[in-house]
Amino acid sequence: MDVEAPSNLPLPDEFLEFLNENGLDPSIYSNDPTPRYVRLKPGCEAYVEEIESEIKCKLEKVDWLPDFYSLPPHVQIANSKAYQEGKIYGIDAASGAAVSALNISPGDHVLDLCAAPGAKLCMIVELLGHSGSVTGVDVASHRLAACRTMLQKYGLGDCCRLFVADGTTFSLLPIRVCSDSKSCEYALDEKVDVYREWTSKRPWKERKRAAKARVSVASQLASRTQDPELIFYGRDSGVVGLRRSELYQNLHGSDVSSCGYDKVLVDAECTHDGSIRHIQKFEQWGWTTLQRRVLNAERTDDLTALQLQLLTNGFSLLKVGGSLVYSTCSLTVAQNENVVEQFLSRIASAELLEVDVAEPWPCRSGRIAKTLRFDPMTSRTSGLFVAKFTKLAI
Ligand SMILES: C[S@@+](CC[C@H](N)C(=O)[O-])C[C@H]1O[C@@H](n2cnc3c(N)ncnc32)[C@H](O)[C@@H]1O
Repeated sequence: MDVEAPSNLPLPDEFLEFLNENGLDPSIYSNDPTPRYVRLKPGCEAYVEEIESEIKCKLEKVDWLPDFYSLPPHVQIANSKAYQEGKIYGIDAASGAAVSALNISPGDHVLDLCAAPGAKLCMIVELLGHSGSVTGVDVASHRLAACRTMLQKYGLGDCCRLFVADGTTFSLLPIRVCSDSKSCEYALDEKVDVYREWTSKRPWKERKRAAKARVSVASQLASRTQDPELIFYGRDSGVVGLRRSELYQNLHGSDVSSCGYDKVLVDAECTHDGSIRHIQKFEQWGWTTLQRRVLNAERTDDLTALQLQLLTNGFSLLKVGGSLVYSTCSLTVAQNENVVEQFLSRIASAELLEVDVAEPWPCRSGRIAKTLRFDPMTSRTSGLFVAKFTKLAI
């Protein structure tokens, strides 16, 4: 068993100051560290005992969240065979709850707008089974590359496509039939290559041909700068066989209501103050770095504007009757309830929904009814805020 030194560090002053400014009680970060959580790949239940004997500790089933197990906080799984073979992966139970709140059903087309490094995206794929699709978007290419590695490692990528793009402007709809809608028809460009099965290593000749095609497409699409960069697509993602012009379609507002995504997750960039493990990483980089890079008030103002934009854009791509979950691993009101309030005041078609599966969850209500807050003391998980919306036909 790999053991990480237990961290009993006192909270740094910079963090305490941030909590104070945001009206957060430091005692929610109890001295007793929260457990580590793993999700067991569905179908691997028979391996639990084998995994326990390998990591030399018991996997405690989380009774309120299917397929989740808790471990003592100091146990590391990264070197275990079970992890390397993709039978388990680390994901906090609160994060799992945010995905569960989406009520993913087989066949859904799901958009994950801040997808990297991808633990929630992997869970979404597993819940879909072998139908539907997942479109993962993240602005950070290195983080999204890590997500691609994870999908490949767990053999989960078949129905996924990943785009490096700004989630505040991303506007590609899921690939699916819109045969009855005239606006979904488009001219095929015979000069442009179709997407073949994705591979990380393409023969030189093919890469050269693709680069040439890209240049010619780039000149055709000169007016559309900064198309999302497709960095991965699975064989059942709908991309194979498409031409570039077919993939890069932005549909008009009225089409979104019927052709949009069934489910959208906006797990927005935030100050991560709900995760004490994340905060304590700054011990090695210095607490002033934490203050400068994460907690400073100016950055928080920018963040709340970004969060509102991500939520608004994610919602614009949701079909009528679909569900969107907004989550952050911050516990500040500014990044959660205030964002929700502003969003609801601007978007008449948005309705806040009760998270129906949340009844047994060990969390509290947020400051707005129907929103939820996980915190280390109440939930024994990392801190997380969750709000769920649907789109009304108006
Ligand atoms: C809380 S993390 C997401 C964690 C992820 N959902 C998971 O489960 O692993 C927030 C992510 O938002 C991304 N991000 C920040 N600004 C963005 C933007 N404008 N558009 C899309 N992604 C953005 C960051 O790169 C980061 O990966």
